[in-house]
Amino acid sequence: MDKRLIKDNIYWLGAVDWDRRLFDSLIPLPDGTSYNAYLIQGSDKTVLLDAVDPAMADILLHQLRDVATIDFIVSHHTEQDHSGTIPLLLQRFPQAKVLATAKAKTLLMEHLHLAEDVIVAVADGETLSLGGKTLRFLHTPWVHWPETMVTYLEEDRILFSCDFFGSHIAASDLFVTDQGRVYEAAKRYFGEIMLPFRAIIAKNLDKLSDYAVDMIAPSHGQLYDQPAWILEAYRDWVQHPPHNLVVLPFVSMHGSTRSMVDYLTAALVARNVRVELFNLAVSDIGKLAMALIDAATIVVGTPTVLAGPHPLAAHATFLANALRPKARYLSVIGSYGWGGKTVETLAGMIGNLKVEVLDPVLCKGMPDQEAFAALDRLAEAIAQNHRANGFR
Ligand SMILES: Cc1cc2nc3c(=O)[nH]c(=O)nc-3n(C[C@H](O)[C@H](O)[C@H](O)COP(=O)(O)O)c2cc1C
Repeated sequence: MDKRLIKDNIYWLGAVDWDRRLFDSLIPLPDGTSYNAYLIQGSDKTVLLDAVDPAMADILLHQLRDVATIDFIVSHHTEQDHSGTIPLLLQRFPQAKVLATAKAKTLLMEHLHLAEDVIVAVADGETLSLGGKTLRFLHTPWVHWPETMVTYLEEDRILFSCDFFGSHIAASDLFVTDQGRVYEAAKRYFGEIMLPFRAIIAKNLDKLSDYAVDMIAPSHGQLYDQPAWILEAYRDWVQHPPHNLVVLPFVSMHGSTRSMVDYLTAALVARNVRVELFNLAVSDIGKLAMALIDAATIVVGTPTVLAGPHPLAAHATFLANALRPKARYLSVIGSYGWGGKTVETLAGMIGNLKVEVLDPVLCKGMPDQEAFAALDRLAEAIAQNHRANGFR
């Protein structure tokens, strides 16, 4: 795809990665992704905002074939899918200066071995006039690295947000056409990488609310020409209370834990609590991350394996702990053969979670009436807690 005009003298450049199925060697990408860069030509100066993943550098360089000069390359975020092509760009445009936050300057020198004098640190709120186009740099730390910033183009009221509001979608449509699809992809993106930084993202949203934004141009996925809904979605994800939802990641080798999971699910649904099940042997971990954004309660279902939780349950618990979701309650259910330390091991893995641990339900072999009665008690405790907190 060649570069595309967004507005007068403002272009989308970049690469659509239709084939990519995994990000960060962890995160499934069911819809591929894109690496968006933007070219802004003022009457005096020309700026490139971000770049592309180095694997697709050729595409960006081809799109720039007719561009005689780039004065500045703005690096919003040092992660290599946006910055990794900057060394090549500097070979092609040796007079260009890289603009970044002071923290990013250090990171760019460390990650890409850029020379110190090539990078100019910009202050929070600093402006740069390109001639008829004014860029304002706004520091937005922890979206999702410590050095991140965004750029607001004042005359056109466009926010170039880098990973903020991004979504992994490969598409030929430049702008959002299917809001439901992009909501899902943006939520997945938020769950996977932004969720741990909710508090500081809320502050960054407050900061951005001082600016009238007609368009958001992120570094992954489609552009928002009606940005109100994605701003509101972010408010919900970062600030609103959790929903009346139990997220239940589980594993079962021979069906005992599965039968406990099914029983608990039915008991919760009968008490008007929503449940999302994730069989970890087959689940997309990104879907689990999305559900964790809303969950009020997490219940881990695991058999005992080699004296502890099944490794897949340990992996999901480790991830949930790292993502620091809003959940307020947690419990463990599962079957064992003779004994072990499943609950103790999992309890030692959730130090980041501000949860009350509800009585676990473990049973030997297939669940019996006693186990089902304990699961009923757990369902009742969850439903009562959700009601008492007004979770909806
Ligand atoms: C590889 C393997 C290791 C196991 N290790 C333990 C163990 O250390 N302690 C224990 O109590 N049971 C252990 N078990 C037995 C299972 O916990 C038991 O069969 C349980 O009922 C399986 O639940 P499921 O049907 O949900 O898979 C082990 C089973 C397997 C297959």
